[in-house]
Amino acid sequence: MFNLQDYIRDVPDFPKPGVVYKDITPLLQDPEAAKKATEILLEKLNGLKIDKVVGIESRGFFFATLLAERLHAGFVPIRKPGKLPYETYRENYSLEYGEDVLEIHKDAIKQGEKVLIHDDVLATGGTAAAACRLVEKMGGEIVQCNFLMELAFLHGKDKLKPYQVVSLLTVE
Ligand SMILES: O=P(O)(O)OC[C@H]1O[C@H](OP(=O)(O)OP(=O)(O)O)[C@H](O)[C@@H]1O
Ligand SMILES: Nc1ncnc2[nH]cnc12
Repeated sequence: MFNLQDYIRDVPDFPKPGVVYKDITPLLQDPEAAKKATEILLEKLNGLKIDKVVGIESRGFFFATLLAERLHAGFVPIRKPGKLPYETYRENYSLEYGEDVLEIHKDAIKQGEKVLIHDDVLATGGTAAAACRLVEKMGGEIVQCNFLMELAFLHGKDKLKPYQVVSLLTVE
């Protein structure tokens, strides 16, 4: 039976002492496991229509692109500052190990488009909440936020209260 946990490696004290980093590269190396994780994320969308899948740099890009292709939806990158070449909207946010800014291209989401937000890990929720603010600023409708894994002890779901949140694995 497929168990996502078997494909996630814990790396203690990365990138800072005290943080147990959840490394998804073992999952990415195994095409059957990556396919299974994609299938389960798709099942949990229950056939909801999606126009754009928004992936958050950088680890969110891997499964966001797989999901977009399967959903016949567009893929939209949300990136760290200074990486996107065209005009952008920006949002500040904080995460488990620091502070940063996220950007999205101004023409990436059209008014009323149905959006799936995807990232690998939901930790404090700062990143995903900032992504949601960007999408809503542009008139997008957030249908679901999905993650491979949620670090429940950091209560990220609290920052995503108005949205449907799906995680394949919950770490207590
Ligand atoms: O819920 P939060 O506390 O906001 O943290 C979650 C975010 O942290 C990680 O990204 P990171 O900023 O480390 O960047 P990376 O994906 O480029 O490694 C992860 O991929 C999420 O995007
Ligand atoms: N512990 C963690 N492991 C991997 N990604 C993260 N993003 C925020 N916290 C993380």
